[in-house]
Amino acid sequence: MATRPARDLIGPVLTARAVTRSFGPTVVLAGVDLTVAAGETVALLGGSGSGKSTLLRVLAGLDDAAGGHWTLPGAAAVVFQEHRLLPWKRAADNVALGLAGPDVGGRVARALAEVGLADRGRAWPAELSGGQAQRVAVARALVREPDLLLLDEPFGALDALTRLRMQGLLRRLRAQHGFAALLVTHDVEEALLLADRVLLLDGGVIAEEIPVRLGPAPSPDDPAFGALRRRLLDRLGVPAA
Ligand SMILES: Nc1ncnc2c1ncn2[C@@H]1O[C@H](COP(=O)(O)OP(=O)(O)OP(=O)(O)O)[C@@H](O)[C@H]1O
Repeated sequence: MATRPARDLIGPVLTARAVTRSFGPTVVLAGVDLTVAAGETVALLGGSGSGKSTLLRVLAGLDDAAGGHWTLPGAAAVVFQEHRLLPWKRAADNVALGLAGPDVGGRVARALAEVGLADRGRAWPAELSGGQAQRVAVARALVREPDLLLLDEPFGALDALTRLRMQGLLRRLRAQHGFAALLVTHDVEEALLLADRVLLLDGGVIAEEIPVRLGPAPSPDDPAFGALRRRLLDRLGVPAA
């Protein structure tokens, strides 16, 4: 069994300080500070073009032109809006990609079972629905036993019903595995359904931090949910209907 250092650490799974990123003269990140505690889900909300994906890419180590400091002491895995499966590899081989150590086959099978695809391991990506392909992408992240999941609009390309199912799946997996998550979204409801805290990215900085205290099973019908939704929509400049 692989050792799991970070989940036993008393401390954050992500710390970022003064993160900056510009594209030519355009400053997208102007000094972002954020912290994600072990087991915590933080939603990163912001308008289109506010720099959410840029920040996630920087934190995931996919952009080496950024400034500032950030540390991820444990294992991290990324799920993007597109599943990014290799079309020439079967589902199970996509999940196994880059894995080493004992019993890779067993670990892959367990991860696929956890996302509800126990019998689809031999399928090619082209044979999977959009929701199934995204489940494989979640299994590929899960099998790495992450302390932190970095999620960039992971359900943004799915239909509304599939999206709800995937949100439920993420909550279940989180409860079972205890990973922390940084969830990039522009969907206010998704942020409130999943997150312990919402960070609002605006003007290249975290302009506001909103704790979400809606209990273990938040419902859009709850007046407290409605009040937070309105506050966030106001903040994003969406007028009341
Ligand atoms: N490779 C790049 N080259 C030039 N500009 C870029 C590049 N990547 C991002 N940008 C710019 O940085 C800004 C932030 O983009 P980013 O994709 O991070 O925003 P976002 O908040 O994720 O938006 P959305 O919600 O629409 O996905 C945008 O103005 C975008 O045009």
